[in-house]
Amino acid sequence: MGSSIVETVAAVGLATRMGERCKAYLLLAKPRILLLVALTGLVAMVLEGSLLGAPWRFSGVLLGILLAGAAANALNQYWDRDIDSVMARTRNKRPIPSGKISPREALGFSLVAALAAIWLLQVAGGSLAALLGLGTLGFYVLIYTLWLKRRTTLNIVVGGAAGAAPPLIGWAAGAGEVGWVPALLFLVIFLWTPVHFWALAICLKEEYAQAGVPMLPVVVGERATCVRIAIYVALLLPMTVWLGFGAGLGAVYFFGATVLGLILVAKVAALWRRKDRQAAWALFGYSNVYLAALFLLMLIPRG
Ligand code: HEM
Ligand SMILES: CC(C)=CCC/C(C)=C/CC/C(C)=C/COP(=O)(O)OP(=O)(O)O
Repeated sequence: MGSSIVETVAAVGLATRMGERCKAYLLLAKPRILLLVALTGLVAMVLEGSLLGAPWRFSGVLLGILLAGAAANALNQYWDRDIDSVMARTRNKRPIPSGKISPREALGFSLVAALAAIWLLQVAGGSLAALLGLGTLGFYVLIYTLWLKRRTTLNIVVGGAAGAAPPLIGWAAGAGEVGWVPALLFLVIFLWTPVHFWALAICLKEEYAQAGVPMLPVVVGERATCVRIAIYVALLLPMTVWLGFGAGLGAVYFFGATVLGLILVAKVAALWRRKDRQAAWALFGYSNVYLAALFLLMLIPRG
């Protein structure tokens, strides 16, 4: 009797520890970011259409994009573990600075995820999709994380290209080439990224300054950052209209994109007027809703 209680307690303890390890590896991948990243790749595959009749290939490409993003985020956290341990936002939440995962384990996870991703993209999506996935991974880690992030205020503008790449990968997996429609999907995300991140960077200005990261608000201040955000919104909204025509989307998309865009303008105007953290945080939060809703609208069949 006694030994079975001890065994049960030990088994529960082991299961708990394993659960905590799995959660730590999940956090290494930044899952909520990956969900939106994967949605953009999924929409590109649906718009392209070839893989709709091949569910296994469709799922393989989607999993490949998720794993590539997970590898990218894990490598980003591996290289950024020094600044992540300085910033309050990441010090206790991120698995490496909080000690839940060792840098060596994070590196191992990244390499396994990257190899699995490229293999899946090759088998399910073909060579161009695999090459684009590998290139995006390399660009995000080498160009953004290792080079630009700690050197220039243009870090996220250029680095944003990585986050905008999944639609290129999804489209290439079906079509075997990249055309105007995925290029427009790429540009919409590319122009959205500075709005998304600079709003957050206004909230985290002191933390980035303390970590020595030259994010735009740290170098030019909130007002000038707000002007740049407005410029990118002014470029983004016409791009969403151009995409609608380029992809042959229906009236529901145009109506929805207009409403979403007007709310975005209102959030930027509120930030310009109030110039406080609350308005910046509201704009950052809405930026994710905006992109998710915009891409979901693209899935609505043309009436
Ligand atoms: C260079 C480009 C980007 C930068 C610098 C950036 C930066 C960030 C940062 C710092 C956060 C807060 C994350 C945290 O505190 O753990 C965040 C959150 C988020 N990002 Fe981005 N991001 C970029 C591109 C993207 C892209 C391309 C997407 C999706 C298509 C995306 C989707 C999200 C989502 C959904 C969240 C909220 C996650 C949560 O609530 O935990 N981001 N981003
Ligand atoms: C297919 C493929 C490889 C896709 C990659 C897409 C991807 C992982 C985009 C994420 C962009 C992002 C959240 C950057 C934040 O890095 P950060 O270091 O500025 O954020 P942090 O300060 O929160 O660490």
